[in-house]
Amino acid sequence: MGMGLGRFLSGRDMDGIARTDATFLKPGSRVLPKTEGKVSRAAYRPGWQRLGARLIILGLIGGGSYSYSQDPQHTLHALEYGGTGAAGLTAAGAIAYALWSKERRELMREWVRPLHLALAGPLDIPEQSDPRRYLHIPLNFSDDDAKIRIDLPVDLKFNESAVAELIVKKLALEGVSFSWKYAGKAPYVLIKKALRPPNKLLFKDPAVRELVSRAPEPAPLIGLGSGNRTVSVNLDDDSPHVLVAAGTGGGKSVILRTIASQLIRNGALTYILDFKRISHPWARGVPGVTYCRDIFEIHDALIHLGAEGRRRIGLADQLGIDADLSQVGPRIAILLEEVNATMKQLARYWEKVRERDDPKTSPAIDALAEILFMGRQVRLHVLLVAQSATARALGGPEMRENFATRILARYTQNAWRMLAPEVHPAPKSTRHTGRAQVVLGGIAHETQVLFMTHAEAHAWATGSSAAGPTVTLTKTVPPPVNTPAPTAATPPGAAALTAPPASTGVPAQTKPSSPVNAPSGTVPPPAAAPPATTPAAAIPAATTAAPPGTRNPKTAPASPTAPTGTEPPAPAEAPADEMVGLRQAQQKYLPDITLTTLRWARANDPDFPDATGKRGAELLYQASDLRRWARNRPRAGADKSDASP
Ligand SMILES: Nc1ncnc2c1ncn2[C@@H]1O[C@H](COP(=O)(O)OP(=O)(O)OP(=O)(O)O)[C@@H](O)[C@H]1O
Repeated sequence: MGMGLGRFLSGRDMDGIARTDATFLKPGSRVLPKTEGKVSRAAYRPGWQRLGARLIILGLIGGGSYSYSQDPQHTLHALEYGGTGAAGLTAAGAIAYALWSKERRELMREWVRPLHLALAGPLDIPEQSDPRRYLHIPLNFSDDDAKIRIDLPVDLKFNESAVAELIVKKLALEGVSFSWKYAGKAPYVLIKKALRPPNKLLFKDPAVRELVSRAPEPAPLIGLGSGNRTVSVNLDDDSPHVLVAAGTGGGKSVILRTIASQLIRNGALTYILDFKRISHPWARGVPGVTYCRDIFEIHDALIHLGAEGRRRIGLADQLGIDADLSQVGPRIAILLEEVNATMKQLARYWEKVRERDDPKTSPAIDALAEILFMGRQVRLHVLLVAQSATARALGGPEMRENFATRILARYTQNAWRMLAPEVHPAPKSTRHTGRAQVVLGGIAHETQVLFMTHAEAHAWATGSSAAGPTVTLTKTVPPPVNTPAPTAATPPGAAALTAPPASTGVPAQTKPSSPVNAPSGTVPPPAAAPPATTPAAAIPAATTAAPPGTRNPKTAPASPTAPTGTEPPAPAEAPADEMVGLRQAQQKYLPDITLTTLRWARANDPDFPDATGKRGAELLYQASDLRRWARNRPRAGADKSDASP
């Protein structure tokens, strides 16, 4: 009896067994040797806390019993209502706690417990010990300024380098330093990032621009890793295709424009397959870029590119293995935005247009698979974006294998396991803006991704950024006769046509006089060249497939204005070859756009179609071109924020 009272008052376990090294005043940090079975969390609490809890419970029971003896009816009522209220509150609290502690539970499951299991032996800590008692790992432990503390046994009987190696491996750390503090009765080790990537990497910094300009042609710079090591992907050596997977706002578009603008500057042709329509405003008016927004355009482009790939394979075969890769044709980058949604749309589109004898699978999806399997010799490079690149979205797990380079940001552990299973354990994702893991050859490199604004990417791609970082995306064609020059008052839509933030000292970016998709110097004069949106003219030698924009009744609907969910309603069909003046086009085909806006766009929008003829002093345009432009023109508010961080 006396012993029981002693245990009660000292806050020890009532069976008299000491399970942890907790004392009356100090909490426990580990389970005592030879302890058997599960150890409750209460066993780590200092004795005074346990005593306090016991006294409160006793008080409640005693108070309840006394009250019942005085007025049983009233006490039962109070218990009934109070109990219901308390149960409700407890349930709500439990739900809130479960949500709040979700990340913490993941931290325990994925990192803390595995590390504990690895360290228990080397540090001679019983496995039943609660790892939280000596592994102090913050939720954001992969952030640059995070500190990890691990309490060490006082006897210091462990192998320092073996313990350090286990910590680095189990927490997937890179470039960290260890500070061992052995003095006193509470030794510990502190782990911090020593070699970290730069906090940000902005193209406007002249040193960064210099770095970009020095990047070799096939290896655009992605960013800088720890210790300022350059991280780039060599499309000729490392991997011809790149997969970018990130949660929303994780920097997918920034990564693509950074890589693509460098490739374009070095002469690559680029197809942007963007079902979202507005992901890459920087590419408007960039020579060599074909921007496909409608699903039929994306469908045609993929089929065309598949055929081009086959042609190049044949050519490479004829040229032999020692041939210079560039002989097969210019490098072609294919930016495929939001693969999950695009694949679904392509399949649905094919379902609609295919005829009875056609294969069931979309030939565009087949063509993509084919391109992904083609080697680096054909110089077709898919830069593919996915929020969560499931194997199904990519057309099977084997498709994923074609991306030797994978860039992951704001990923979940599951996404990592799916996309980079060869790197284990997965480094913990950080919310640091612009920070990504670039997985190359089975190694993950933490990288601060190079940030280019839309205007900087545009200027770099067009080869004109030597003069400064910002440009205004306006074209400076003289207004035709009868057309009033654009006034200071900005017509509707004008805001979106100007790349923010426009600043001084930079020449206005002029629209090339040739069709936008053809590399400069290789294009016939506008009068002879149909202003279609294909760079086919720039791809050497004949291709067997119809280029995108050339409608094939078998593979696409007769009208290039097939309605999609995002299109404005079509007032009237424009025959492909009808030539109209602006006023007539506005009245007949584009009633939603004012004549002033059309004239303003003609003077300022680099994507406005070129005139294809003249009637007296009036410039004439192909009606179908104007309608295509109207569908794709930027609208105020459509652009994503582009401010330098
Ligand atoms: N490397 C970077 N450096 C600095 N800031 C960046 C970087 N990458 C992204 N950001 C910031 O994050 C924002 C979102 O980036 P981005 O639009 O590329 O993300 P996203 O993944 O394409 O978004 P969404 O899922 O909406 O398509 C950018 O506007 C920019 O402010």
